[in-house]
Amino acid sequence: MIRFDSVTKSYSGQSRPALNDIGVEILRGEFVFLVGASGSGKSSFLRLILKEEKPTKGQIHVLGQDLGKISTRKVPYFRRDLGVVFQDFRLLPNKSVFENVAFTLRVIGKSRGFIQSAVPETLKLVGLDGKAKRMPHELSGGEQQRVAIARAIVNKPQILLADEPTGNLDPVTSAGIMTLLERINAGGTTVVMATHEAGIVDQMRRRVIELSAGDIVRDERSAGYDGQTVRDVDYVPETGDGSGDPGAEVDETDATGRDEAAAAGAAATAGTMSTMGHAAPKVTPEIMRDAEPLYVEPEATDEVTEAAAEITKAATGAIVVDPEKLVPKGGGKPAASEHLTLAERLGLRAPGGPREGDDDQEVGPTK
Ligand SMILES: Nc1ncnc2c1ncn2[C@@H]1O[C@H](COP(=O)(O)OP(=O)(O)OP(=O)(O)O)[C@@H](O)[C@H]1O
Repeated sequence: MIRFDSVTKSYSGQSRPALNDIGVEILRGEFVFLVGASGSGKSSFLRLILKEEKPTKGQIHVLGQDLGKISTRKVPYFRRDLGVVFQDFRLLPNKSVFENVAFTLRVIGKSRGFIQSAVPETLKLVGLDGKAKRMPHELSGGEQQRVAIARAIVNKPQILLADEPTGNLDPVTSAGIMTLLERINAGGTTVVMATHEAGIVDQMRRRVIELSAGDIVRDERSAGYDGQTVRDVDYVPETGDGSGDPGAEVDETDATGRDEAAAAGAAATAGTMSTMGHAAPKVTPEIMRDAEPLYVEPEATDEVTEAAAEITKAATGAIVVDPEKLVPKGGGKPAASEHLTLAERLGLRAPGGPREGDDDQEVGPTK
């Protein structure tokens, strides 16, 4: 689905490459966290997948296509299968929620009818039903990010790239956004997400690719932020005086998730740094566990209900069988015209056995 073969990316004026001879493959349906210190190459990795940057050396294949062979003219077509979400949402400030989500569809020439049904459907999916007319500034940060996610998935992309999508959000909202991305992934979309959020990575236990100064230094399945050793569920930040008071609670504002700055400040004051040089997990395991699902399961439409009714009817109803086809191989009299149930046709029940409506219904396994 995504393959890097010996990829190096050097920017002009930089003494060392942002990515250094990278080789990696991401399969369809995977959920991959890209972790690593600031400047380790995570965003460069995502931009290369999008063909926003060209590799200095090596080859990249995405969705079976060699990106080096896609002409500039065809890049927009290639990107239709990719959705992107950024830390700073990047919504169009003077367009409504509906228009923000519809925008990409209009650009790629989708019909009015398609847009009128796809946009509300996607807004519902991300839990923003009823907010279509709002302007971005009338929404909370989490809601704005959900608009950005709706925009990224409205065209049902095969791959969703997310560059620190929770970076600007409070812990509770971050956890909610993760339930949404998890659900999108469960629907078959491959998700690649760059993050500094140890709490999220530790709790979700997905594939983790760690970059360090442009090298892949770790590629593990079901891993935590710092490797297989996932933080204890009752992780408590150490205190600055080194006492490591086990009774110390995570700052209340962190637990309620409404004051990201205060939480980050508290962690910094506590002097707690992860091995990658970042503050202690903002999104604690408790917050991840209690995350409100933001994804709304689509309701069965009439179409689905009718299709289901047809299937039920076929399974329980009678099928008229041509009597000619019931002539025994060795000759003999053709059987009289007969109705067989689907169960009989499939050999699950002997023809002529008890049927629906018979007084003496079969309830146990057939002999
Ligand atoms: N357009 C650019 N021009 C020059 N150098 C760049 C450019 N983009 C990135 N770099 C450099 O490439 C290296 C990798 O940057 P990149 O943005 O990929 O890292 P990152 O892991 O995403 O960092 P962060 O976590 O801070 O977002 C850094 O040294 C950065 O300064």
